Amino acid sequence: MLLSELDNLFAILQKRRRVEQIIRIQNGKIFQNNNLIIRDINFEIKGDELVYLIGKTGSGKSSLLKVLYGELPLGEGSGEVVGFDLPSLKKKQIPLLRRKLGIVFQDFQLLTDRTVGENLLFVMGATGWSDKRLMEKRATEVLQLVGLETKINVKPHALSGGEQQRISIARSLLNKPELILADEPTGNLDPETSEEIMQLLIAVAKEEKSAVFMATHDMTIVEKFPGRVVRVEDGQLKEINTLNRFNPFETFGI
Ligand SMILES: Nc1ncnc2c1ncn2[C@@H]1O[C@H](COP(=O)(O)OP(=O)(O)OP(=O)(O)O)[C@@H](O)[C@H]1O
Repeated sequence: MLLSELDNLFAILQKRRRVEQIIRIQNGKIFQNNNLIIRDINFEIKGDELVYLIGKTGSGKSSLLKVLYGELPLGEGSGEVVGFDLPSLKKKQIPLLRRKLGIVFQDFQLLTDRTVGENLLFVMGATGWSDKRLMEKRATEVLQLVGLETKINVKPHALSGGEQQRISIARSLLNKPELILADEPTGNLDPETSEEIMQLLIAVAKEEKSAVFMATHDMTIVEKFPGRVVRVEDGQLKEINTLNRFNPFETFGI
């Protein structure tokens, strides 16, 4: 092979590698109210990974997720999320960033005065959708993905916690996100429902080709649905190598 061909091949491989990296942070620091919460953040997530973020309460897991969805600035260092440069992220770019992300919270954060369908249409309206017919089609599709299409006209209070979380997963999928950020998504659920929600999250992420970065305290879930694990410990982000790193999508055959 000629040297120029090798150069070309190398350039193609480099480009592919960049495309695959959905999160990349180098020498990052995160502050809350001028207090340094996490330092030395050096990590990457690729487009097909399930990565858990663990750490003691108050260690900074939510703060890191907030940086990734543009709620909190990256204090120092360089970083990119789904193609957006974090240090130079402008306020007006945040809705564009969020259009490429799905976000799932512990407390579901559904609008209580609207039906499930209205909740979904509201988010679509706020993220740039305008064609009513396409909006309704996508709302139905995501409800089918989570198996709750019959609940479209129901208000959240008439749903169980597990069902509400399924709706919030459906909501996170509306814009076909490259990355789902989940902050303790099973934190308000009993163990059995937590497992169902994890099965669902992994299955829909595979179906929609989304990576998942999920903060959790629940080590039972981490062991049962193995993925990569990073831990916030002593103000630093550390990769844990002792847990299994095989692909949960393959392991569970879903
Ligand atoms: N809005 C805020 N203003 C000031 N300090 C904050 C703010 N939010 C969080 N903090 C502080 O930042 C630190 C990290 O909080 P964070 O919520 O990121 O931790 P966490 O690991 O997600 O905790 P938990 O597991 O309890 O949810 C804590 O000391 C917290 O008190």
